[in-house]
Amino acid sequence: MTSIVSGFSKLSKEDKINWMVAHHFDNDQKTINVLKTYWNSDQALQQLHDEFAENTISNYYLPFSIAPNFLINGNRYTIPMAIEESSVVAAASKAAKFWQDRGGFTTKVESMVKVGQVHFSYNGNPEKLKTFFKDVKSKIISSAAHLSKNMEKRGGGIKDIELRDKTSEMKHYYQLHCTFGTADAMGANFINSCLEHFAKQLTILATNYIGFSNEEKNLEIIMSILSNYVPECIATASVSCPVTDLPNTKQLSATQYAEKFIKAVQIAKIEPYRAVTHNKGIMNGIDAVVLATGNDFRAIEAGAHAYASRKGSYSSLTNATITNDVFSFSIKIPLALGTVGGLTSLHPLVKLALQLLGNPNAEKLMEITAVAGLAQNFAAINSLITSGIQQGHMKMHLMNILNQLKATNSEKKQLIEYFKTNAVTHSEVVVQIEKLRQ
Ligand SMILES: CC(C)(COP(=O)([O-])OP(=O)([O-])OC[C@H]1O[C@@H](n2cnc3c(N)ncnc32)[C@H](O)[C@@H]1OP(=O)([O-])[O-])[C@@H](O)C(=O)NCCC(=O)NCCSC(=O)C[C@@](C)(O)CC(=O)[O-]
Ligand SMILES: NC(=O)C1=CN([C@@H]2O[C@H](COP(=O)(O)OP(=O)(O)OC[C@H]3O[C@@H](n4cnc5c(N)ncnc54)[C@H](O)[C@@H]3O)[C@@H](O)[C@H]2O)C=CC1
Repeated sequence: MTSIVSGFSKLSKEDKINWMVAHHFDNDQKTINVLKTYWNSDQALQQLHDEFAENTISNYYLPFSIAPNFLINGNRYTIPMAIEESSVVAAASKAAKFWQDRGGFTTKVESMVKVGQVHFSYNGNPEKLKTFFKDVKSKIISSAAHLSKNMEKRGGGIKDIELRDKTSEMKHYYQLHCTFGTADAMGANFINSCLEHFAKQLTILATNYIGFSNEEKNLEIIMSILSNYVPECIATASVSCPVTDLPNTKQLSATQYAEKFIKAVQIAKIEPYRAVTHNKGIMNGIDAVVLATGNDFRAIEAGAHAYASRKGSYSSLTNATITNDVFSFSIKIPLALGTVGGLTSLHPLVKLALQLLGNPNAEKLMEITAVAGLAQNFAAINSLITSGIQQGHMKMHLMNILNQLKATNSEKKQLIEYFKTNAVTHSEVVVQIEKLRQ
């Protein structure tokens, strides 16, 4: 077992690598070579990446892809996607191509309200706390003016603070439930600064409140933090077309296709086992755009799945209907995204991704990202209800299998040709490559 290392964070990058190689790789120098292969030859750029996080020893590449042909509210977009999974970008591109001839995507941001909470314990008379809060609420808000004045100039700022009594769920537990506008920032740092300030003010004001007993004055701040559950920071995207414009094949008429599609979405609405996979498919598109644009995908993931459970059971984030022979497919998803702050002005590829999208504001980026999720879900369901998922996915995954088998360029060429008309499975690729190598 590796012994405990103290002061590791203070070591140089080289020494961190040497320590790791000595303790985990039997001093194998090949490990160092692998790490160095991924270093950037531009030292300033490498240092920038090293400084994004802590204890950095190399870079971890993800493919940076683009999906063209998105028509969104009448404008054309090429969407940047950072994702490792094969077939996701192809699926998004295919859906974009399909819908561009049918009016494209329509989007809207319903609201952009963010949330943060000061969680505290108060052991005393609830009515006195309510009266105290009424008395001090405006003082708490105005005391943070130095933090919020610039955000207000951008159209955001502190929207409201509510006192919430949570004592039925936990003894003595109350919250300041606070809402914010954060303009083009995701807002974590603005919100957390405001919350920590509110918490300090709450403590001071309580200590000096003459209506409280000594015990009541002594309320305890437990923590102050933004919430990644943002059910009022919502983007919607939709597509629609006459049922007759949907895919029409020998196996499935356009009407049968529409009805089967709706059943597939309905199953995801009522059956959590299916809903999780259905939404995972949506997140294939969402996460790829969120990563490419330097946003916090953990925050988006956590918020989206909480929203999918808001009615008490985990359910689909998309909806499909047929009304008067018109098929409609839509998504409604919380997306607290930023186009300033975080990595957005630091990471050169993030800057490029935002430039590719025409340097959108946060609202526009929310719309584009929702579209990527809807497109992805459309492509997946289209495959699931027709050919099945494996045909297209394995077609794209073929290159990974060939690389695992260390196929030469000539072998790749021959096998890509062969698998244009034959089903791809891992074992069949092995059989065919062995045939070529005999
Ligand atoms: C994979 C496809 C697109 C093939 O679909 P296809 O019809 O065989 O493709 P095609 O070769 O006829 O090309 C049609 C268009 O697809 C795109 N396309 C096609 N190939 C490429 C490529 N190599 N690179 C870039 N784009 C590509 C591209 O837009 C192309 O147009 P073109 O560029 O030729 O004018 C289709 O089968 C598909 O959409 N499948 C769904 C794939 C999918 O959802 N993958 C996600 C991984 S599986 C998963 O994680 C989630 C899931 C599925 O479980 C979720 C759920 O259950 O709901
Ligand atoms: N629970 C969570 O989700 C947490 C996330 N984070 C991280 O915080 C980062 C995002 O925080 P932010 O506060 O968004 O970033 P940030 O603090 O880097 O930048 C946002 C700041 O940019 C300034 N700004 C300039 N122009 C603006 C405009 N047009 N609109 C809005 N603000 C403008 C404002 O001062 C604003 O506070 C992400 O890296 C995220 O991973 C940090 C803590 C917790």
